Amino acid sequence: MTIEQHRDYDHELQRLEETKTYIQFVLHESEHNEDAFRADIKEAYQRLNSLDSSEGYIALLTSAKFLDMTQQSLRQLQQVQQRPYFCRIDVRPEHTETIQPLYIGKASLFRPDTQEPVIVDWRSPIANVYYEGRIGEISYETTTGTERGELYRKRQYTIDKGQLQDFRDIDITTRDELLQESLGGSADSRLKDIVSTIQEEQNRVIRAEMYRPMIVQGAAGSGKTTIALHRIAYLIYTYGDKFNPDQFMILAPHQLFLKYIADVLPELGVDAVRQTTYIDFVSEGLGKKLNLADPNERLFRFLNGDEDTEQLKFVSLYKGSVAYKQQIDDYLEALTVRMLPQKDFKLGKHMLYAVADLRKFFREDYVRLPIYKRVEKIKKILADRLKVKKKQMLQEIVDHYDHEIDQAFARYKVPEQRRTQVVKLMDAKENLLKKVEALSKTLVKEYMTQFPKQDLIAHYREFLQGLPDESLQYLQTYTTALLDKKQMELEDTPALLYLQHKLFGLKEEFKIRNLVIDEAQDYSVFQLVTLKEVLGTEMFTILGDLSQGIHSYRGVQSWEEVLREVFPSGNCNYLVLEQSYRTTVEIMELANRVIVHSNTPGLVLAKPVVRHGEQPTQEVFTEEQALIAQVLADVLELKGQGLGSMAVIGKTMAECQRIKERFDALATHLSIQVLDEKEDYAGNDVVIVPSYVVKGLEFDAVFIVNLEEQYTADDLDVKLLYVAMTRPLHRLFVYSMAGQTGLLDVI
Ligand SMILES: Nc1ncnc2c1ncn2[C@@H]1O[C@H](COP(=O)(O)OP(=O)(O)OP(=O)(O)O)[C@@H](O)[C@H]1O
Repeated sequence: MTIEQHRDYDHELQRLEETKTYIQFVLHESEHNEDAFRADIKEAYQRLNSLDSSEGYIALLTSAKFLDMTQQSLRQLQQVQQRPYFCRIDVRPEHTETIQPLYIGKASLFRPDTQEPVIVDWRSPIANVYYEGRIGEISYETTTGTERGELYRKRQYTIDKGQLQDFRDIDITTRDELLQESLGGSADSRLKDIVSTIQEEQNRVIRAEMYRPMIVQGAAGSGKTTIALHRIAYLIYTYGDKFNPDQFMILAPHQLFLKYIADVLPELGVDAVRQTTYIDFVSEGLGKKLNLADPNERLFRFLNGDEDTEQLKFVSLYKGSVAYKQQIDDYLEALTVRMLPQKDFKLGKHMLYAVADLRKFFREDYVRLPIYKRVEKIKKILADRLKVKKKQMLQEIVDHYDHEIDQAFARYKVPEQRRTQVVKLMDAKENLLKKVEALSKTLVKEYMTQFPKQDLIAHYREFLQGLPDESLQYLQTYTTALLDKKQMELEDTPALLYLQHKLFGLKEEFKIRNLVIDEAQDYSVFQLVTLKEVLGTEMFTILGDLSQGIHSYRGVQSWEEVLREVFPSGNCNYLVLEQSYRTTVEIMELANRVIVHSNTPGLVLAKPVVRHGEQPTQEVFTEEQALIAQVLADVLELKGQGLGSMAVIGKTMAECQRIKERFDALATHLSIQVLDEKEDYAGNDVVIVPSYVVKGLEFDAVFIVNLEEQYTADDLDVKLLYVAMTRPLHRLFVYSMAGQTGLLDVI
């Protein structure tokens, strides 16, 4: 049966046309005069009365949010003109007789005259039914409690450029064609939104309670990045009255990744969310550009198996540990004791503040402030007290001497005697007043000399110097040597940010309330604890995959550790996503054969959605030029088949440069770019990327090329290879020079 023969075809076609007309009408009206539009909208809507009116209560169910016809929602409406909605649910709320069809899309649109929703936002409470509800009885949460009802139909639409292409009714037994269609498509150089095909387990993450922290262990391609962005859009929509978008922040691994995800939130109608990298965040907090030793250099040393590998791994791991934090806490405690006021604050013999009171300020009243802010506070308290006391004392001196002078006038009858006496008294008064003035000028300053000030790095050095443990000798000399070169490494940043927070307060006052961390497997426990401390919030969504933990020497060792150390209150949600959407069954199976060789704790293998493709190609060459020529031939053939983005993944940057040279030698017309993590992906025909930069990204086809290097059975290599193998959507080629097959031989 063609779609035109469906008995609802005419109705659906008409509904789409009406919706489009209606959107155009609203946009047209708003263009003329935005202010007037808001006032006139009601009347204007009444003129266009072609849609069925229906009960107002539905409007309440779909959320009161759509009443807010803001500029932003108009912009969103503009964006959805070509595809106003992607599904429809037919629901009958409990205790009513009417079955109401609700059309769900990426915007909100309603008719103020009837309160009838024309498009229901995908984030509204009732839209949850589309993602979770089975045909039959349903319930869903609204701000006012649980609503119940019955779901009669879920219908999906394929609408392209405003034209109705297809629609189909779905339930649990129907294969999700829309998902298959979406996954079969081509990878852009950026991430796309997935509102129409969000899966049940993903929906649970997106809509999970905001106030509880959440950790998501998600397999490669399970949609972590996509979900992270959709969750932000959902939270901003749902809690828009409590939080502003600029109180949300997403931390991504590097600039290349940020550019890759940049468009998703604006396309979901969300602006102003802070999207940044961890390093940039730290650098703002410390108020300076960080001179970081290249974190990848560390990785190369491990890959090369340099002789100090074990010591360096220990340093990295230790600097991210709770033990290191504890040592910093001990240092801060000792510093606090050293900084405690040592003496009374006196003006001459007069007590202005007893040392015990000042210590109480330091230890109790202002204990929440950073140490140096406490010092500043004490300075202010002293200055204030001095000001009041000085005034009082000066007055007392004046009163005292004036009284004495009056008496002298009365007592001495001989003018000469009287004059001498009065002059003496006046001089004494003057001198005393001057003395008090002079004393008080420097009094606070002198008192404050007992609080020596050092900058952040000096404190960190002092801390390192004081490390008691013999076993930390290497860490101490290694780090001090870096500091001598005015450098630090990524692993030092939690300590430095934590110290900055506890000693001085951050340079920028972040108003972030809600934090989303992607690729969180690369964060250490100390990093996460520090983020929690400095932002003063637990509203964290932490997404990562331990199987892709290529920085596991410094990152999370297990999620249990994070649960225990970062969220000890025990209220953190923990969810696992096993289903993987990116790649084909054939590619995922090969990748899974690799990752089982890793030491990942509690490894959960990714389960690909049922989408078949060609078997990955594995080939060994004896000539480098022949290998590259084969890649080139494949690229051209794949392009001919309509595949878009393609990546050649080399193990290291040096390998990538070598691959590029081989390509150049072939004088191809293709545009080829070597990408590092600072680069912008300029949509070249082929990009060459090192394996440690490629995590998070995806391409239609991937060539893993081993010219001079190979992936061994070492844990780090296994993970790098796994990350590389899980990047393609459709095709995977593994081309190695003879002798460089390594781990590939055993899978
Ligand atoms: N429900 C869905 N509908 C359609 N596409 C989806 C869905 N979920 C995920 N995808 C697609 O799967 C791919 C992988 O998603 P994403 O990059 O967010 O996964 P990830 O878990 O962050 O992956 P990785 O850890 O491997 O980098 C993307 O192309 C995304 O659009």
